[in-house]
Amino acid sequence: MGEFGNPIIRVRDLVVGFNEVTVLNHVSLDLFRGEILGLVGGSGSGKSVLLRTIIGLLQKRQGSIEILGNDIDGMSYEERRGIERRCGVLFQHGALFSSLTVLENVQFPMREYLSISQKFMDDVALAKLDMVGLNAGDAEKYPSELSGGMTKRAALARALALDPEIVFLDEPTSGLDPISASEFDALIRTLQQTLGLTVFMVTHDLASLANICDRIAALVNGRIVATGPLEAMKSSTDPWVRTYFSGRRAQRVSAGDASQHG
Ligand SMILES: Nc1ncnc2c1ncn2[C@@H]1O[C@H](COP(=O)(O)OP(=O)(O)OP(=O)(O)O)[C@@H](O)[C@H]1O
Repeated sequence: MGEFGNPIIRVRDLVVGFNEVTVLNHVSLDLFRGEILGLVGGSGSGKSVLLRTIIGLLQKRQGSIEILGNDIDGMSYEERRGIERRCGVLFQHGALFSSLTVLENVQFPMREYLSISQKFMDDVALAKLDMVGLNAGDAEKYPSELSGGMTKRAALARALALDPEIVFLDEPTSGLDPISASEFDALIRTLQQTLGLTVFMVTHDLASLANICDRIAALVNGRIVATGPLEAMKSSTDPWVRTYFSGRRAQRVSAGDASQHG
């Protein structure tokens, strides 16, 4: 799917670091419209740093990032806000505001970016919650009253609040049991297809990579060492990638053993 035309996100020669440490060392990567791209890599390899730099939360040292045809360096404040509105983010661990109800969490981006009535916001937020499988009763709950799966769903509803074109998901199935994780994967796939979303997903989850990702990118030692469909990963020349995708855990996932989820 989607490897045609201009990329919706274009990262070139990106260098990001903290003090003396270089985390991303000349990373180049494309995200094409309509695809689900899974970003994998060892713990601490810089996957979240890449995601956070693309969405503008971290500063880069070198390189360029284009989102929806706009170079982030040349953008005015208004242009940046315009781009932010077209992107939804699900942070690792859900990251809901604990003092707000689920409904208020989903309305948070609406309050920041839209001027619409409370009644309209209530209706839209409830519709978003319905899309992710949560009901009006769940909407009144606080994050501490939710299960792990419900937290992820609420966070996904918040990411969808502004009808984004691109959704960034940072380890969406981490911490979920295998059944909840596959249900969440199915939800992501359904929403991606029905809403025409483009999805950039950081994940360790081999089942998600196998079941819903159109393309995979592997980040090893600060560089993208492989990109392509799952099958191509298995025969990668990079030893980390080959081991990750053709080790015993990977083989059990491709044989359909759901217990290997996560
Ligand atoms: N704000 C920060 N300040 C300093 N170092 C940071 C900061 N954010 C991340 N790092 C460092 O950057 C490296 C990459 O972190 P990152 O969270 O991107 O890893 P990851 O690939 O997402 O790992 P995991 O799979 O375990 O979540 C780590 O060494 C981390 O300590």
